[in-house]
Amino acid sequence: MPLMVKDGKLYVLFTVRSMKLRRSPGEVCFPGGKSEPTDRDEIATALREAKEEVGLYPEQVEVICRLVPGIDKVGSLVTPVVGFIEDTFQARPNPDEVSDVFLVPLEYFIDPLKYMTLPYKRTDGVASWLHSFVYDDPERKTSLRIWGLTAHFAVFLALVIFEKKPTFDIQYDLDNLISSSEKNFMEQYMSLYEGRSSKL
Ligand SMILES: CCCCCC(=O)SCCNC(=O)CCNC(=O)[C@H](O)C(C)(C)COP(=O)(O)OP(=O)(O)OC[C@H]1O[C@@H](n2cnc3c(N)ncnc32)[C@H](O)[C@@H]1OP(=O)(O)O
Repeated sequence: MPLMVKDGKLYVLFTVRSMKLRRSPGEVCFPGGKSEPTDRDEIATALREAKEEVGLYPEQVEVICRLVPGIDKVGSLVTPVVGFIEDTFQARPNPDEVSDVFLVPLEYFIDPLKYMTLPYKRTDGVASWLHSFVYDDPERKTSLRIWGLTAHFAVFLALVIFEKKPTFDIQYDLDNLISSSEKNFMEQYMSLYEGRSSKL
């Protein structure tokens, strides 16, 4: 999750996935991907993928932290890695994987203009819901839909940084943000694991 301070405001960088990709074509996500055996840890995976996808070199990133993992629609564990990048960074999207790169003010994930929730059946079968934001980019005159796992991580990072109550409902206890997000994650992880073992 690349963060940038531009004109005194905090922005987060997203990518639009290429239509050529088998998985989630055209959807908005963060630079990232599957770990390789040669990656030392999730930070190494994130840095390698950011270089491959948008031409961001590890020396251009100041890694800050990892966040609580999420589980995607096929049950894969996804660990967000947060890092600062310079405001001079010029993305060079790899067209095989990324069709566009754009910035959104992080505060948009606390106080959005266009927001809705979508019903969602989790991998473990539990009925749940997802955040869905539409961001109208004033400079480029385009609209982008940021939803699902990507929106989940953007909201969580905005809550950690701004410590403000958002204008929409969240599934966290704001007074115990980290522990409540860990609890949510563990419940989902256990439920998925138990679901799988029960089929044996
Ligand atoms: C809250 C839960 C909501 C769930 C629903 C949604 O979010 S849908 C909402 C909107 N969409 C999103 O938010 C996008 C979410 N997806 C992502 O952010 C990204 O897919 C990702 C960072 C998790 C992974 O990036 P990429 O798919 O570019 O990764 P990469 O090119 O390395 O993928 C190569 C192969 O490895 C798989 N792969 C990727 N990450 C993996 C992981 N953590 N564990 C296991 N497998 C993984 C890919 O599916 C792909 O399989 P194949 O070769 O078999 O294809």
